[in-house]
Amino acid sequence: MSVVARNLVWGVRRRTIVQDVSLSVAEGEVLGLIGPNGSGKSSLLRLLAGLRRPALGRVEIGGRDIARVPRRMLAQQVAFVQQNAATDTNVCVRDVVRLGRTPHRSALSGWSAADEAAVSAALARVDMSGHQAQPWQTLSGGERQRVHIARALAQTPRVLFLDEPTNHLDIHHQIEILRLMRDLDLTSIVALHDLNLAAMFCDRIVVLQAGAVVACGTPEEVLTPALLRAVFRVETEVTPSGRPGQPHIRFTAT
Ligand SMILES: Nc1ncnc2c1ncn2[C@@H]1O[C@H](COP(=O)(O)OP(=O)(O)OP(=O)(O)O)[C@@H](O)[C@H]1O
Repeated sequence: MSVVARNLVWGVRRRTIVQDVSLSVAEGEVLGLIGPNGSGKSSLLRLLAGLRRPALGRVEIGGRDIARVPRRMLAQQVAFVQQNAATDTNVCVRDVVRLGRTPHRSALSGWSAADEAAVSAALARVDMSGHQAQPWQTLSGGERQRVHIARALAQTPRVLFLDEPTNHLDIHHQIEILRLMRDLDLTSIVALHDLNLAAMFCDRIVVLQAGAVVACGTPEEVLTPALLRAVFRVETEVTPSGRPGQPHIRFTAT
């Protein structure tokens, strides 16, 4: 499903946090959101996923204005992996992933074999099947992150929003999770801090600064030394990585 944002504005009290953001993501595309701390990535993701209402503007998913889509229907189509999401209850890993099936169940339908199969498949995709009986509280930070991603996958969404999904993950699992995201047949919008991972796994990148879009394009178009200096205040050398369209960024003098 495509995602289109038209002139989104959102703020708190007198402060505007998301400033007139328009973007569009094609079906099956992976869009990266990058920008300094506090530039509005999480806020924008929440607006796009329908977790917050914009003050102005609108979001269309699959061509429909999400403000007019019933919450339950939206939850069947859209999954959100939050930054540092917590699960407080004393449950096992498999039960956490089962929560992903909630939007697909009605008061009348029981737990089905298809629900159970979606949970098993999601656990396997994040390499956590071996931990399914383990109490959630005893997982490491990286394992928790992978379980939250499994819960989103168990939801079998058409659009996946991920807020810094590689937080807490070792480099092997960072690459595994982003490769999985890229290879899923889904539209994905992902906030990332690691610019080289964004270059490797995103079809296009949007750069946010102070809540506004300052660049949008392929990694090659966007990740230039001039832009990185202006937005992140770092000096870089950007060279071809050997993979077409994926530049490699090396940070130079500090
Ligand atoms: N509910 C809120 N009330 C007040 N300020 C908020 C609220 N939500 C976000 N902000 C502020 O808006 C700005 C953008 O926050 P946001 O979390 O969207 O940025 P971010 O780009 O995701 O940051 P980071 O890279 O640090 O995670 C920050 O200055 C934050 O303090």
